[in-house]
Amino acid sequence: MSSAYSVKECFLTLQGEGARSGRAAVFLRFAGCNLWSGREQDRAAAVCDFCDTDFRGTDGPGGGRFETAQALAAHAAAVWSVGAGADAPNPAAGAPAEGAGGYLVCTGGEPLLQLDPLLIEALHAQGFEIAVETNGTLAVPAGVDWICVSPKADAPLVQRSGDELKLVYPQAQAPPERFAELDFGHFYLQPMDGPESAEHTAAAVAYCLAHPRWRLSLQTHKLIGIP
Ligand SMILES: C[S@@+](CC[C@H](N)C(=O)[O-])C[C@H]1O[C@@H](n2cnc3c(N)ncnc32)[C@H](O)[C@@H]1O
Ligand SMILES: Nc1nc2[nH]cc(C(=O)O)c2c(=O)[nH]1
Ligand code: SF4
Ligand SMILES: [Mg+2]
Repeated sequence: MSSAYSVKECFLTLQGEGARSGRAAVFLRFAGCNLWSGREQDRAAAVCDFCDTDFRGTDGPGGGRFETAQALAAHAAAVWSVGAGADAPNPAAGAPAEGAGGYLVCTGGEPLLQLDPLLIEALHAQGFEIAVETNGTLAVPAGVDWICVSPKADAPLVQRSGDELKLVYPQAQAPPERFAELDFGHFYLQPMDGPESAEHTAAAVAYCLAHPRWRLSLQTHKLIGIP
């Protein structure tokens, strides 16, 4: 069976957000999203209008079009082994004993438009523990090891369970109370970046103080100037 994957970029960095922030990871950023075209002229009318990411095309560092799951998984393993791979495998970190033993975060764009069982199998065969960052409009396929859902106010929430729920805050039509009883291990508010990021951060701090179930997720990679 043939499949093809469009990847904007693929790079090694530290997870900057949420429960696993600070952890070395290969970021596999798929091209394309179902809630915004990625074109600035379409932003105002998009279902998701605050996106901080360029996910159009395949021209970023480590990006490209990959004809098979095996080719893409091998590419990601090479990205891991150039940097963090020096110490791998690392079973103590929860990675499988065989293969590269790396940690890989599928993001985008919306990664669930492309992440399929063939690719999950190929990434596991390379020894990766697989995380996903998703807007929650599509069900996460079986085999993903860490699920982070970031709901968007005007989009249906299909994936209602996972490891962490990371709500960009504030969104007028998506108060945290809408999500607090869903089946997640961690609940984070992430201040919406943009011209009013200072006000959004203050509001998120105030909400977390008043509702201790929620914790603050800062985009730490932006604070220290890494990708
Ligand atoms: C670019 S998205 C890609 C993955 C997926 N489409 C999603 O929305 O979860 C990665 C993460 O960045 C968050 N994000 C996007 N724009 C943001 C902004 N302006 N401020 C804070 N977080 C933002 C998303 O909510 C998501 O948690
Ligand atoms: N360092 C870093 N951490 C991240 N966590 C989630 C990100 C994303 O864009 O999905 C992201 C990102 O773009 N960079
Ligand atoms: S759903 Fe995710 S990738 Fe798509 S526009 Fe929103 S934040 Fe960006
Ligand atoms: Mg990002």
